[in-house]
Amino acid sequence: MSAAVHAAPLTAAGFAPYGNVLELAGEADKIINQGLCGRFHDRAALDFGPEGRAGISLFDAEPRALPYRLELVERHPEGSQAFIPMHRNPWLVIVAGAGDVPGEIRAFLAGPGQGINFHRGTWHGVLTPLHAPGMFAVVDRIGDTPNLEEYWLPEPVTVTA
Ligand SMILES: NC(=O)N[C@@H](O)C(=O)O
Ligand code: NI
Repeated sequence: MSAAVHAAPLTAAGFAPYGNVLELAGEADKIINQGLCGRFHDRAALDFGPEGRAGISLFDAEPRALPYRLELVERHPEGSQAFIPMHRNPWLVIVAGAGDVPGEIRAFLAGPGQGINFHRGTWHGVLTPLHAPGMFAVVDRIGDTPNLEEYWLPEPVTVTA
């Protein structure tokens, strides 16, 4: 019987050890564009290291279903990675504690309009939409190195709603 992890609602406070939550919450930092736009300014700690550069890619990911069988987590030791949904469906964010062997696995259910930015080196599950289209903009490091470490869990973990 594999271990089970319950997905909690995604909040900035809960996700803080792992990264930033990108959402239109609270007051805008600045009203711009003749008063017709609120700017929620500089909301992610982007980090691409001395050798990398920022890139924006578009992901078209297959939706998964809950309960979700997690077999692998990964991390990017040389840069941060942001997932910005181009839809308004809930989706799944999975992280694990720091260390060369990942620590506690936690899961969050991102609500409509919520994106995230993983801090450099945060263990995470790969992009996991729960509905089609699984369309996301991804802001992460472009460079000459793989910038990827994978860890296959000794036992799969079941993520539940
Ligand atoms: N490999 C890749 O581009 N994506 C993964 O890093 C991921 O977290 O989905
Ligand atoms: Ni990743």
